[in-house]
Amino acid sequence: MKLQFAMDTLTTQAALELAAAAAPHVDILELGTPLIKSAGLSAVTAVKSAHPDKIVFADLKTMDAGELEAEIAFAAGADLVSVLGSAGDSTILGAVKAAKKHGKGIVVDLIGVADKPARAKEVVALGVEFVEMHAGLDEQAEEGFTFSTLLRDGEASGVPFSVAGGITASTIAAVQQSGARVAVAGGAIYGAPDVGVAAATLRAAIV
Ligand SMILES: O=C([C@H](O)CO)[C@H](O)[C@H](O)COP(=O)(O)O
Repeated sequence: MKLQFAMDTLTTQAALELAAAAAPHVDILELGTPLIKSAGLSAVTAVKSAHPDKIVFADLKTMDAGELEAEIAFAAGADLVSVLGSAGDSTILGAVKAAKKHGKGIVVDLIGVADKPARAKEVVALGVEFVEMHAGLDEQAEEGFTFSTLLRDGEASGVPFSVAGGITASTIAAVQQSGARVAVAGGAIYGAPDVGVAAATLRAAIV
């Protein structure tokens, strides 16, 4: 299972500092949606330039103009781009077209999708790399949120999937046991007193 670090910060400089600390321990460096909205795609270019050996994920959460938005992110240096599963198939197909042109990949984020397993099957048939079983920051704070639902949906989907939604050192083993290809951790790393130690601890929990 790969480890993805979601850098939900707001400046390119902060992202470069987070990436430098965590890079030895993670496989994928994600530029979070707030970062891209705040700093722009130049942040993608900066992170990829600093870490050419890492998979760089631009968490665009594209909802429309799939080919155009994916194109500009790949041109900026991204290796993976996210499109929302609640977007139309034409948006996802457009992003996949851009990905194929660049030899890169699309990840479909199932945040907010009611029947995640069903949509997962649909979008993998459209040519995406994998889907993300995802509970966003606001959903995590809602009463009644249960992390285990993400794992259950991933297992039920029968397609390649990642999991994102408040993953910590105490839950990452269950993510691996669910069959996830990628575990995504944001706050558990960037919110820790020592980013490198936090990333290394999560890595050590992956067997
Ligand atoms: O995608 C995310 C969220 O929508 C904010 O952009 C986070 O990167 C994702 O949830 C992983 O972060 P944590 O939940 O803090 O692990």
